[in-house]
Amino acid sequence: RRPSLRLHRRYGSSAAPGSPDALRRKRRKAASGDADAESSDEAPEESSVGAEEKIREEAAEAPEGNPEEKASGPPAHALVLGGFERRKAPKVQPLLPTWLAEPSWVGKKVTEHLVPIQDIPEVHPDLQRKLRAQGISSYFPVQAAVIPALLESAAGGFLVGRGGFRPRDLCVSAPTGSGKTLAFVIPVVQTLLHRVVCRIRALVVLPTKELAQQVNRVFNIYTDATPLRVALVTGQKSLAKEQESLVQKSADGYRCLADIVVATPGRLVDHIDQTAGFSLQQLRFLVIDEADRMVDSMHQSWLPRVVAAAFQSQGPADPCALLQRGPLRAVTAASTWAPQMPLQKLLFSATLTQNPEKLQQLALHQPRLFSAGLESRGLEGTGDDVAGDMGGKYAFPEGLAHHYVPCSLSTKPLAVLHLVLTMRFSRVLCFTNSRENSHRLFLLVQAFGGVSVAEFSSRHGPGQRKRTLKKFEQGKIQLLVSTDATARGIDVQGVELVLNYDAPQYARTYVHRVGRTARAGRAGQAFTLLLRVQERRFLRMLAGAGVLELRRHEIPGELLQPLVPCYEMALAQLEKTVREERKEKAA
Ligand SMILES: Nc1ncnc2c1ncn2[C@@H]1O[C@H](COP(=O)(O)OP(=O)(O)OP(=O)(O)O)[C@@H](O)[C@H]1O
Repeated sequence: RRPSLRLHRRYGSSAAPGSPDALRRKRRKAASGDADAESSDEAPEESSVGAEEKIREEAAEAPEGNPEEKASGPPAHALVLGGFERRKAPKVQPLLPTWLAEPSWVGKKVTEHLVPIQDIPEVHPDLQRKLRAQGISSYFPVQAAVIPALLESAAGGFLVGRGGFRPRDLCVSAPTGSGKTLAFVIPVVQTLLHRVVCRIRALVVLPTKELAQQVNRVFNIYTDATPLRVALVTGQKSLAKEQESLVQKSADGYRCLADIVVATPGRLVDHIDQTAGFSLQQLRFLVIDEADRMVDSMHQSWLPRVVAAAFQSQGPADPCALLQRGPLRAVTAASTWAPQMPLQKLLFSATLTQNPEKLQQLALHQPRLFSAGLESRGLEGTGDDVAGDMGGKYAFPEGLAHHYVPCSLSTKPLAVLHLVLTMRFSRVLCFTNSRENSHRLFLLVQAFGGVSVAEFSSRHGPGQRKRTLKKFEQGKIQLLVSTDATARGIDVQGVELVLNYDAPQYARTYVHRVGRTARAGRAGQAFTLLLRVQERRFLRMLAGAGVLELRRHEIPGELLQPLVPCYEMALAQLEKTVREERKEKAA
């Protein structure tokens, strides 16, 4: 109302508002289109608001019999321009499908809400024994929720869904190190335990070779002493060698050699294309681990290839064939009369996307979400992350302490050396944003001496990377400098400190990097080195991600000073090494 009041006042200086004199003058000005008639020191929008109101008043005051007068006023519902002053826009709340908005909540604290193994009697006694042999006496909350749900969906055996219906697909979002791997390994192994013919019935897809090896190891533990066979297809071995572990040529065609296949997407597609006898037609479980990352790699179109291979019909449909698989159709009374072998998708991640558009690419069937940790905070958020991803809110392991260290470019390597040498962490995983940065930091620390250091990046082949990880696990390497290749899923016992030498760009990356420590209820520290210009954005990003306590850890210059002479020598050595490497490369 303020602008119009001001206008009234100005008009009032020569004639009383609403007086016939004033009205006449106003009409004259409007007719001549005299823009200057409005005072130049008024904001245009303010003037227009005042004028608008004035004209409306005039229209109201005009004698009824004069249609021209009436027509000059805008209709009551006309859009009145103005009020452009800065105002905080109301936050747009995500409107999610019910299954995403109302998940089954799972406790996020792995030290609480433990469920003793004997309290879930549905799990096969042999598997219970194996769990105990692995030192596991209770299920973590996510396992206690997901294992019974999965076993129930396969209660009628793996060949047909309950009541002939397709089982619901499952999505699981739980913090890093909360035991998601066993949440799918146990029910998959148990469901397939009594299979008669060997066919590929479970396919687990993971983003990296190292992660696939790790999951393969877990499957091997729980399928040991069962007829089930597990094959790993990641490209670590030659295609021919992998083919030998998948199929065998026999007199009447091909014999399948694996019940469970653990794969990376690229190599999986290679086998779909090139391995004769590689059939996914009996696939019952499709497990997508690190699902948000795998959704991002959908441009490789590996999922449509898998689904096409799973629903490929062999020749004309045989009406007598039991449980044959046809193309996916809407569920209708007619479509359910002939039961189909179901294909159930299981998605797992610590940062599962809540972006319905991304999830739609997975064509989930009546999905059900198990989620940990967001219950009390709601879904709103302001992460700088990919829009829509969990609203920027993530659950972190309870034993994880977050710190940041203000640094300058020149003191960053010194800060690393200080943290590793002075604070004496025995196993440190240090992340950089590129393989060049990883390599240089590795060379620098190596030249400095006093720390057993190694690097992990795509500079090295899979064999070398495997050896490095093994040494790190065995405690032979104190500092592992790595790119984000080890940020996801890698489970190395006893990592005490995660060090972000380069600050991660996304909250999601931060969640996975720092999740390499404080696993399975243990304690861990995360330190991020920050330049002054990065501080504001980083702090905002972490607040949006749900980090409740982020401590500032100053390293006083006096503590770094004793390292400087040796550091300068190491820098000179680094320069020399880099020059030699360049020469070698050029040669
Ligand atoms: N019930 C349990 N009791 C004790 N330890 C467990 C239990 N379940 C899993 N673990 C251990 O916890 C560690 C983390 O498990 P896992 O790798 O499955 O975590 P995750 O949730 O998949 O983590 P990420 O999101 O980082 O991949 C592993 O070393 C595993 O052996």
